Amino acid sequence: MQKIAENRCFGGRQLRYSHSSSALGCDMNFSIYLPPQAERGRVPVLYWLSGLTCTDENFVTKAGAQRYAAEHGLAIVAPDTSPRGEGVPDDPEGAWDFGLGAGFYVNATQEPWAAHYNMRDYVVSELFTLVGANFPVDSARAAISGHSMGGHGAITIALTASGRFRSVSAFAPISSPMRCPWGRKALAAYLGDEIREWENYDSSVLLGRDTEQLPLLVDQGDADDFLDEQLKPHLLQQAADSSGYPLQLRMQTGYDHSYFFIASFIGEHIAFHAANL
Ligand SMILES: N[C@@H](CCC(=O)N[C@@H](CSC=O)C(=O)NCC(=O)O)C(=O)O
Repeated sequence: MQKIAENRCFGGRQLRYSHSSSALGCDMNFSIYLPPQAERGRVPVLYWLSGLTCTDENFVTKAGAQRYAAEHGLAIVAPDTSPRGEGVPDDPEGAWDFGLGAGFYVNATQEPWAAHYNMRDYVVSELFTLVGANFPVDSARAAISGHSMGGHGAITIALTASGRFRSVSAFAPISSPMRCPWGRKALAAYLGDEIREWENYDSSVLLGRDTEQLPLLVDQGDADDFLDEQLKPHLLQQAADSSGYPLQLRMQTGYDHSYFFIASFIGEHIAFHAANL
């Protein structure tokens, strides 16, 4: 693991590292914010999963999360959104909603994706272990959050990685990838045609099951251009209603899909996680 950037921030440190990933078969970058409290002992940790087209840096530079992380004494880990580098395949047409920057937090089973596109294992196992072993974080007090594709990743991982995370939140998540164009394109290519495989990566299907009921907060802007075609938060609400899952879904008037929306509510999400950790 090699440090590639360090900046003082709200009394703590914003750090960036590069490392060789065995889960993804390539070198990866990730960012980690350590609050001032981490100078004196282990702190709880929030994993942030970004959306389509992002690297680890979008959240770090646009969300304004460090101020709140410092207040609550929370570390924040932000991985990249897909494997990258020489030999890593991309969308044949170079589209931004699949391939590089669009790993969808699944373990791909289909060629040519399976050798590299294992973002679920990367986040849940490899990165989680690496961070726990090398930074002053208490991995027994971990939470997960994300945006759009990353909101889908956060919810599906939290509900299936048993015991790893104590709370989960999302901004404008893709609520049911099986029922939207972004999701169907990615799941078909990464997982093949077997719909049962897709269900394990569908937040609304998982929420409708008899699953562990982790605290779950979702914010969705009602002026989001992707709301009706891609995000469909009503499917998440329907699933929660049918299974009795205590979902807190908040529609936010006038907010779009951008990081201006995330910056407006990230403080509340960090307070929510801090209260559950
Ligand atoms: N084509 C555009 C739009 C892509 C976009 O809106 N990406 C979002 C996530 S969408 C769902 O996963 C994003 O977070 N963009 C990065 C940002 O910093 O805003 C494009 O190429 O940007």
